Amino acid sequence: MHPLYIGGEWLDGPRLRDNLNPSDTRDVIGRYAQADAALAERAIAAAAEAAPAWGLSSPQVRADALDRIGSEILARKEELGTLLSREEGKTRPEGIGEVARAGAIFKFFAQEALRLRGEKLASVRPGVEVEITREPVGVVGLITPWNFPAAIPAWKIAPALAFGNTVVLKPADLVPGSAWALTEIISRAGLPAGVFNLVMGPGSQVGQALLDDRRVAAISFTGSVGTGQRVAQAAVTRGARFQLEMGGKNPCIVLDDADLDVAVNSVLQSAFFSTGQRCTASSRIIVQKGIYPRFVQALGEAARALRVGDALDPQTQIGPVVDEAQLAQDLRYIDIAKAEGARLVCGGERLQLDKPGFYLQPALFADCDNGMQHCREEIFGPVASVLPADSYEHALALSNDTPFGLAAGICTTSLKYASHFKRHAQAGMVMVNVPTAGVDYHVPFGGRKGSSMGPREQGSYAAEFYTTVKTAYVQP
Ligand SMILES: NC(=O)C1=CN([C@@H]2O[C@H](COP(=O)(O)OP(=O)(O)OC[C@H]3O[C@@H](n4cnc5c(N)ncnc54)[C@H](OP(=O)(O)O)[C@@H]3O)[C@@H](O)[C@H]2O)C=CC1
Ligand SMILES: O=C(O)CCC(=O)C(=O)O
Repeated sequence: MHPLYIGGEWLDGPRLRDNLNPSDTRDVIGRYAQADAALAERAIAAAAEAAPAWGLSSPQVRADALDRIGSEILARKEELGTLLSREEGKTRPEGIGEVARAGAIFKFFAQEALRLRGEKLASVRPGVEVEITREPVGVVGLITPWNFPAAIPAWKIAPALAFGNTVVLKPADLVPGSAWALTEIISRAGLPAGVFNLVMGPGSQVGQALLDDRRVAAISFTGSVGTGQRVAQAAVTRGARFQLEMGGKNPCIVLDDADLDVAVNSVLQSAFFSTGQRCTASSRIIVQKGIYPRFVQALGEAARALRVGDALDPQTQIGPVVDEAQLAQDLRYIDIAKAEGARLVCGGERLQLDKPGFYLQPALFADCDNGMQHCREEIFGPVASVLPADSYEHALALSNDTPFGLAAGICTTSLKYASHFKRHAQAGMVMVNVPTAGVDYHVPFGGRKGSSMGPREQGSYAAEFYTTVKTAYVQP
């Protein structure tokens, strides 16, 4: 049994949830307590009580705690990576890589706790000094999705604690295991009771309680556009700050002058690895006419050869889809693409392997049009669409013609086009000759348009969200 963690105590909830392995649904990873709104409120109360003292704690205390957490995560990355792959379905190397990233994030923010800067300026009034400092925001509510069960909680928890905030974490109901394991490590790191709280359970109750409670000063959310809009509305209504990371429909342009191998590998990785379940996945592959036939053929061959299977099998390159509902969504969009007249190059069928799981052969469509529904909406699965472009200018226009703006890639050997694209891509992150998915942990992460709202996550820019600025005027 895996209880909730509230006010420094492990508590049962009114219900339990079985955490199932999407590679083999007969495998129950564990039973996890689910909170209700009352327990979420108890966690918020504990975080509110702990906030004043934690906000005034020495940065050294916070740095030491975060460093200890990071070290233990890194030391246990194989075990925790296996757990992550078992509950989410990404392959074991991907799971271990994600856990290592979570550990590195804690260690990075341990140092950031010591680097928080202020400013001192001369006042326009003689004899007065002006000092600008950053203070913690207070209680922060963190609501996380299922696709990065360790890294996304880590990149919200670590800066929140580093800068002196207290935390209530609500992880996705589908994948409580990694968040619980992180919590167990955090519970032994020497934080005062109430500084960190874990409330597992359904978003409609537990997440909603975080949105509605005036004691929660800030909400950081990653997930779907619909829930993100709900978070924003609730936060605006009661004056809380918020930060949203939502979907993407990320383009990757392949120009005639691209290195074919680089382009195929980049697109293969960002479209299909982690089963395409990344908001940074490339799903619109915009290819110039001269290279189009060669590129589609080479990408089709590579996609066809991908080995789909159990996430823990060392031969597997693409693990299962996370659950039945997401698989149904993927298959629905595959049917939509076919009905819209896109040409199916390969894949797209559910696979029945030797165990009950949610297996899907990655689907590649060609000859797509940017107006097609499956090219405009986020699918969040291993489905990629190739669109032809007449020129670089045409490709750029297609790439920007989307309601989203998270990541945008280009494969080219031309410095001129690469430089132009860096400046003119309407996205928060631009990648040249590297996959759109798979980002560094120490630099800002986030997008534009419908993908993101609020200050950036990660790197030193995280301080914008997790601190509030104070300007002091002093006449000594
Ligand atoms: N950009 C990204 O990284 C991600 C995007 N998505 C997109 O979202 C789609 C659906 O995924 P899904 O997991 O359902 O995404 P959701 O937006 O529903 O879930 C994200 C988080 O929000 C919580 N939540 C749900 N309802 C509320 C609410 N009323 N108040 C507060 N919190 C709430 C969820 O809880 P719970 O699930 O526990 O009920 C979860 O912890 C995917 O197909 C994909 O398109 C999904 C994951 C990540
Ligand atoms: O691509 C990455 O490394 C991060 C992706 C991500 O954060 C997401 O899918 O939510």
